[in-house]
Amino acid sequence: MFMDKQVKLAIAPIGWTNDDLPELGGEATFEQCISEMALAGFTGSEVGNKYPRDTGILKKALELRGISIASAWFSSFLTSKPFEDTKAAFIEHRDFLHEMGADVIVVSEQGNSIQGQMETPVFDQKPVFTEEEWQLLVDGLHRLGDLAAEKDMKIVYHHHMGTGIQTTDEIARLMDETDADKVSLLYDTGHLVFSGEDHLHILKTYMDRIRHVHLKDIRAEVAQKVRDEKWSFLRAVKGGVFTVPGDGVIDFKPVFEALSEAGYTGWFVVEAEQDPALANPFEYALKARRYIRETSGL
Ligand SMILES: O=C1C[C@@H](O)[C@H](O)[C@@H](O)C1=O
Ligand SMILES: [Co+2]
Repeated sequence: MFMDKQVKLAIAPIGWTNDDLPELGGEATFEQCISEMALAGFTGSEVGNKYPRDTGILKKALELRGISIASAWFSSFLTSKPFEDTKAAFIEHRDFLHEMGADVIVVSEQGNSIQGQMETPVFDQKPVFTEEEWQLLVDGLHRLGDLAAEKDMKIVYHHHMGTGIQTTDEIARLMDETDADKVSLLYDTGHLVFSGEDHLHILKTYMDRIRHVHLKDIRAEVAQKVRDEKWSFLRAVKGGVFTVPGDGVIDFKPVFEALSEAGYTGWFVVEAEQDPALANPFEYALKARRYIRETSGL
């Protein structure tokens, strides 16, 4: 289905140690995490909270295992703080990723986000941007896109549960109001299906803008509980709403087919945060790797 070298396969460390809930997998070491990634057949990773920030040390540890850095998450606060605050943090993050050889930078607007709150119901209290906040977001993202271009990099916007860019309408407005040369889209299957969006519609509509893909599956019965019992995003994660491709309800075959037909090049990142005490990260990495081979030939 995919041509040779068209797509590279990464896995995020969030299944081993969770960045949003550091107590999940707190005991796992950086070396264990990247060794198991390599052993499971992945050649890329995103950056987690246990990774050394010294690029020399990080490069050596990764090279020994044949792993490259695909990207790393960046929280912007364009709607809630002065642009200069986001700019300074972004430049540091951009330069780190550039040094590590990545060419895309994951950006997610965290102004008014409830994704880090343990008690706030994710479906009832997600933020909705005002007109003024939309303007700040669009202008700020254009400026981050320009800063990324200085290093020949792109920003890829991560739509996310519990944030102002979660639903189909919000993604559509963001795509309509931003310049395609400055702002690309990160396509995360798990967040779309969890939110109740049509993930194939988003894929086909914004295919030209998609430059990074997070492969995340959903346990539908947990997602339903999150709605019915008004759980927060973090409680949903702890409760097992996310899992690896092949272990939940999403059929990834049409996703792979559409991306391959469109000639997508870049990274696929398996990203399945769940409690590592309940879902052994190495076992689940192997499960994901097997499923991707069976459904896409990769
Ligand atoms: O890309 C991601 C990074 C995480 O920190 C986040 O909360 C997760 O759900 C995600 O999709
Ligand atoms: Co993601």
